[in-house]
Amino acid sequence: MKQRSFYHLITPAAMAAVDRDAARSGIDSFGLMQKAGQAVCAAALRLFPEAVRMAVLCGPGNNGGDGYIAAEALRLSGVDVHVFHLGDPALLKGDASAAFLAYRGKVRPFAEYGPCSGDLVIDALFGAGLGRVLDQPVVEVIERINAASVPVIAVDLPSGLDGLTGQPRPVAMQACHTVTFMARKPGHLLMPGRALCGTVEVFDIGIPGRILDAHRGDVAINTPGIWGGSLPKLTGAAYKFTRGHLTVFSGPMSATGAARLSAMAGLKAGVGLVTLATPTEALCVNSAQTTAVMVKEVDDLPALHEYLKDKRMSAFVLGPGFGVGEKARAFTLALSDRKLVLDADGISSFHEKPEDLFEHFAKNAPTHLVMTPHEGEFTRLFPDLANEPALGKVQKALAAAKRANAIVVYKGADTVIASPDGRAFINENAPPWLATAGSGDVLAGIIGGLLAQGMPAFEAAAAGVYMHGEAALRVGEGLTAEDLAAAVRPLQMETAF
Ligand SMILES: NC(=O)C1=CN([C@@H]2O[C@H](COP(=O)(O)OP(=O)(O)OC[C@H]3O[C@@H](n4cnc5c(N)ncnc54)[C@H](OP(=O)(O)O)[C@@H]3O)[C@@H](O)[C@H]2O)[C@@H](O)CC1
Ligand SMILES: Nc1ncnc2c1ncn2[C@@H]1O[C@H](COP(=O)(O)OP(=O)(O)O)[C@@H](O)[C@H]1O
Ligand SMILES: [K+]
Repeated sequence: MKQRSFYHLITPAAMAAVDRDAARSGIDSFGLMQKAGQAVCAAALRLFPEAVRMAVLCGPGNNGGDGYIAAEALRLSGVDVHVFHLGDPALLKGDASAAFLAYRGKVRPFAEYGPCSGDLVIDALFGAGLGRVLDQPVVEVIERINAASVPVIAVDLPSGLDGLTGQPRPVAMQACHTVTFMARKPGHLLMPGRALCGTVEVFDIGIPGRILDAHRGDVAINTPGIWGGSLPKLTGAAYKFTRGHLTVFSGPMSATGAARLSAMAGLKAGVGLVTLATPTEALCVNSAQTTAVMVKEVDDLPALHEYLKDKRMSAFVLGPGFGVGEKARAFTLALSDRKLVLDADGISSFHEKPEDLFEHFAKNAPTHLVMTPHEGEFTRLFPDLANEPALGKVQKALAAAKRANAIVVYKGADTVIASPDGRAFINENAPPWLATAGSGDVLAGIIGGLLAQGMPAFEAAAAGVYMHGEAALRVGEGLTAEDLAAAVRPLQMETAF
């Protein structure tokens, strides 16, 4: 089923196609530019009524065109507007040229702009059409503006920011507010782009939804509206065994806490039973610190095979605190036909020969392996992808997912959830106080809990990341991983749509 377009992100290339198709279908493209420029003017007046002067920096394309429209609207509102143009305005084409001609104030060359106290900068240098790295003179002016800390409203994207990858090329304007049109682009959500945009306002300039839908890709914002229908359903006839059985593998005596965090989070995510599979040496410590979570000794591979004979064991989490090495590799490979969340040490154990992991999981269709690497773990398993500067986080996660035949949850402030089939979500509900030891263990447990309840792997991973963010928001700043695990709750269907 096709999803509703407003969850989808539009890449800069797709936006250019949208623009073209809108013009082909008879929509007045200059009218679109006028609405865009007027929205920028409205934002400036609304957010910075106290600005002493407004400096509008206009580039050589349609982003600059939006700037000229905004400048004229501001001038008519009585604002002290100063327009600075990059390049020769005589070379402007089409709508941008018309917008320039419609501006009745004075313009000055870009090089003459110097930030002054009381300025508001309207950044209309480059938007979706940024096609290469910025020239040095532009880099220098952007650095000067950023250093001066004058407020900046960006038109569509902060100039220098790549709308596809969220990376600066090589620097980008630091905006406090960005006005974009019709839909956000991946670069508005991915770091550091998200931080460079400030608040993002999506303004509807009137392009019909059918044209946007025709060009939307497979990258969307991670929202319940997309996967809410796959969430586990709790009926009155439920019994604990109908709600799945999650197994979390514990590490040795000195490293058991991480697995217990995962186990508790799995239980709180709604799974019927959770067993902590523990080495005998850690049996006492695990037994002493668990109540609803059950404990079972599983020391070695033969013991694991014996344990796996019980087919009611519906999903597994391996990695948190487990220890890196041969045991982790052997256990992981023994689970290749089961639903598995591979996290932390489970991932790092394949550092030297990632192909061993990939080969064992290659045949599963659809995949039931979810890997949850943070930046360091991702780099250990996919060094070539991690170090490829031309790729953004979404492209890296997608390439890794394809290579590993796994759902890849590439964690961070801008966690990306990618599937081997080419779909990807970018998460945006996670607060920064999740950056604390053990919060990743909680995430692995939530995803394991959803897998155990029968959710397909991609949806389970996406819903798990979202529920993790929601739990962190419920706890608030000062959160510890224990608080986080305790705050996990199944997502209610009423809030899912
Ligand atoms: N989508 C829509 O429906 C609507 C879109 N609208 C607006 O249009 C914007 C997109 O406009 P756009 O395509 O003209 O691109 P834009 O960002 O102005 O840059 C292109 C220019 O910059 C140049 N250039 C590129 N990189 C460079 C570099 N590093 N250093 C130097 N130069 C560089 C490039 O030169 P060229 O590569 O051709 O040599 C070209 O001249 C979009 O962001 C939104 O604001 C609205 O009007 C409402 C309707
Ligand atoms: N600045 C941040 N903003 C939002 N979420 C974050 C931030 N930093 C980390 N996170 C999230 O916190 C979790 C940390 O996981 P991880 O790095 O594995 O930590 P640990 O190994 O200590 O459990 C991940 O889900 C990650 O996405
Ligand atoms: K811009």
